[in-house]
Amino acid sequence: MKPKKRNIAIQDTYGERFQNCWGCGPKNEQGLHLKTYPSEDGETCITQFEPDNQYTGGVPNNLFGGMIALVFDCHGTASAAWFAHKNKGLALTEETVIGRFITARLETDYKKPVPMDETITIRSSIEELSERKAIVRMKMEASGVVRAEARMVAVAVKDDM
Ligand SMILES: CCCCCCCCCCCCCC(=O)SCCNC(=O)CCNC(=O)[C@H](O)C(C)(C)COP(=O)(O)OP(=O)(O)OC[C@H]1O[C@@H](n2cnc3c(N)ncnc32)[C@H](O)[C@@H]1OP(=O)(O)O
Repeated sequence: MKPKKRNIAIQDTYGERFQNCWGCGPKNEQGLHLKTYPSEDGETCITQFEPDNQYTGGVPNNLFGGMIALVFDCHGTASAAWFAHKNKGLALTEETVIGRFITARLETDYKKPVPMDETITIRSSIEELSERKAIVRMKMEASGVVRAEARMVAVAVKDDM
């Protein structure tokens, strides 16, 4: 995977003990290092990447479906953390750990094949937010065409987890 890097990603602010996710943990040497960034107005979050050839699905040059869900998984939980902090007027730093979210439910609609030879973009927005629960909507696009959509229920981890 070749994630497109910008400034500081949301995953970079998780704090060391939460940075080991295989999909997006900066400290996982074998991991994919997916990166999620808030938009300038903070209303959406974005991740972009180019898949390596090994992640092909059954149809040549189409991204494997599990990989599509994986990207939604990591992008959605990072987005949930961002939206929860923004809602409280907090910047996301290692010190403001009011919410580190994990996936409780992930619904994915596979609408069109996802090509592997171009940049893939996922944008997220918040549908519903309460103290511990965030419902995040996501769209995956390539060449301006929506290829997949997802709805995630993310839950903030408790201190004792
Ligand atoms: C050790 C922690 C590490 C954390 C690292 C984070 C950063 C890393 C990021 C990288 C991550 C990458 C991504 C990954 O790899 S995430 C890894 C994959 N996910 C998991 O392993 C999660 C396993 N599940 C659990 O641990 C628990 O079930 C959780 C914590 C999710 C909820 O159990 P908990 O007992 O705490 O919660 P609650 O019962 O009080 O419910 C709270 C609210 O949530 C609602 N709800 C619950 N389940 C569902 C459901 N299935 N559908 C719809 N809604 C659901 C529920 O109705 C309620 O809503 P409301 O009634 O209040 O409206």
